[in-house]
Amino acid sequence: MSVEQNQTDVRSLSGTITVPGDKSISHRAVMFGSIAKGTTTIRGFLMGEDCLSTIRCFRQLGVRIEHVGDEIIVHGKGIDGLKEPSEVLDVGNSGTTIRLMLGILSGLSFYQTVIGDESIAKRPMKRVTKPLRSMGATIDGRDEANLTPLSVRGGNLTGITHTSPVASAQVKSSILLAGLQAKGVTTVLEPHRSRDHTERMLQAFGVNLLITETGVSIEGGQSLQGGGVVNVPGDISSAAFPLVATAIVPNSEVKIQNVGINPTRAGILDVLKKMGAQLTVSNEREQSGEPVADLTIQYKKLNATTIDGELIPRLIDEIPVLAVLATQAEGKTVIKDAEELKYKETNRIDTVVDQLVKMGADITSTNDGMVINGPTPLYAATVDSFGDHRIGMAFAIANLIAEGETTILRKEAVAVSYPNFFDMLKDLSR
Ligand SMILES: O=C(O)C1=C[C@@H](OP(=O)(O)O)[C@@H](O)[C@H](O)C1
Ligand SMILES: C=C(OP(=O)(O)O)C(=O)O
Repeated sequence: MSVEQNQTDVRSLSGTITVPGDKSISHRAVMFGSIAKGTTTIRGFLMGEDCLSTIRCFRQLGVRIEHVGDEIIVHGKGIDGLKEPSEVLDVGNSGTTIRLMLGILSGLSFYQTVIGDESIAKRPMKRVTKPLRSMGATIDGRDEANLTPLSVRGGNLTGITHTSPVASAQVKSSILLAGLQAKGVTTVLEPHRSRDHTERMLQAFGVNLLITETGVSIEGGQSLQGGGVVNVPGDISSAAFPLVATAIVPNSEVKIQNVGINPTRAGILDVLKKMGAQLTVSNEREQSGEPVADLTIQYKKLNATTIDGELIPRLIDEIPVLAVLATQAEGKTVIKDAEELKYKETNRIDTVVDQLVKMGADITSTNDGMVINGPTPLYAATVDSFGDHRIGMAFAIANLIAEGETTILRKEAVAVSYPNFFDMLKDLSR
């Protein structure tokens, strides 16, 4: 167990930085490169633990994946080129790896067992295993194939229309990847649009999709054409931490270059603007089919807001640090329609509320979110990430404005998505 002392001497933050590569796009680049025919080069890949788990699993499935200088080179031989692994596939802490990989494995006739860490063992998998079973895959596991370890024997899939009760890109992507290998057409419908990196990247690999307001359809039997380069933009979910830090530490100004601003991910920018933040989006461009820009933010007193409905899937992973932001905004911030937070690496409603209360925040949990009254001063406490990277980072940001010496337990969890997070904070601190 390790600790992080409060940076009590931080008076302001300033500088120009980049953040690590987008986690969602990095996972997909390895997976889609692995099932494509040809060599795919990935630049800006996130060397975080989750994405390294994806590389490890696809190597076990027989794909040659090299790490040369700053690039990841994936030598795909097509989906039929995947081989039965001799060992259990271990996804570590990564929900994206297990759910998307299950979609791929469901079309393959060999036998596999999939496990993850303690957190993965508690996260619901039925949201993908149920539709994948209905397509014809044989999947078993605890609680009717809801919990790991899961055993899979795939093959002979038939297309389905699946209406997902939640807006989840992991569910959508998993079913589309099975649909790629199924007879006929597979359609996924969702209540709000979830992040669309799968659709964008599948199209870049030459797959035809039908995308409508409410969902996506894929015709089975198509193959992916590799041979290209994927330039991964900076992760807006990682940029969220320096963005919020700058917004709440007086006299700060920070520029973050090369951040992905895909509208299905950029809800935090809308919220910051709504709260009155001094935020500039510049140098907008496109990179490997994804919109990218530079973000500049300055400290400014902010107003409370409501975060709900279609905004939620567009900023779901940013809610822990947005809760920290809300403690410093004038008025009552309401976060609702966010029950999905309960099914992440931890129950992020409980972990955020319990730890922020310890630091003196006026915050209460609700069934599908939280209510925060601000502004309130924060005080040092011993807080726990519970092994959840986003919680560890959110509390490191809270520490910047807290009085006294704070300790963050299990801070090393940040390596899941932002390996040099604490160096970044140190570099920006004045
Ligand atoms: O598809 C993805 O890359 C992700 C989708 C989201 O999860 P859900 O699909 O469960 O909403 C998000 O929370 C996760 O960090 C990454
Ligand atoms: C929920 C997250 O990731 P995953 O579902 O891939 O574990 C996250 O990164 O916040």
